[in-house]
Amino acid sequence: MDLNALIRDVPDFPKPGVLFKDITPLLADPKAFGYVVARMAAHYAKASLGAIAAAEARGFLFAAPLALELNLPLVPLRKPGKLPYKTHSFRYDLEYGSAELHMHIDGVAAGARVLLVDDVLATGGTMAAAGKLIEQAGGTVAGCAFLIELGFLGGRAHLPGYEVFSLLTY
Ligand SMILES: O=P(O)(O)OC[C@H]1O[C@H](OP(=O)(O)OP(=O)(O)O)[C@H](O)[C@@H]1O
Ligand SMILES: Nc1ncnc2[nH]cnc12
Repeated sequence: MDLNALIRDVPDFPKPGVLFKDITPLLADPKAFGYVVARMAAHYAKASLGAIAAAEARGFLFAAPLALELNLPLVPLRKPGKLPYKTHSFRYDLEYGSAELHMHIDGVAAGARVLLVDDVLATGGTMAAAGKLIEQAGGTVAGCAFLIELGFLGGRAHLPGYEVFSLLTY
């Protein structure tokens, strides 16, 4: 399956100097989308996971079908002002700005092994913040799964001690 052909490069989005990896062609191809979810599910099938967590918005696109495939609870990590109940929060930097992620305080059970899922690993700021949220709640990060890793941005270095799985590396 040639996933590369379904990732569109958009230069200078959302800021000059950023080469944006647009996944919408892949999302529009059900065979390719299903293949990505199946590859992630196969990688974590025996990982004894307790939940899957993902940051909005693009992380949800992969985490939701994966949670259904692996029959696991899905935990949304959201930007400020979106979750209605009490939250833990964490501020972080990303390739083109800064942001804050929130998780409901009862989102993850103490001791749960949580898989974090996202479309892109760039600087690693988003995933590192997601990991902190899981750990604040008493869970552990069992792995971090991505469709795309932008290796030249060194995001893995911000995820020390976490298992990192990516289907495509640039
Ligand atoms: O490794 P990082 O430098 O943190 O960058 C990766 C993050 O950036 C993108 O999300 P973005 O915050 O642009 O939000 P979106 O999913 O709502 O488009 C992407 O979906 C990842 O979550
Ligand atoms: N270059 C990039 N392309 C797509 N999503 C991103 N998130 C952070 N950096 C990105």
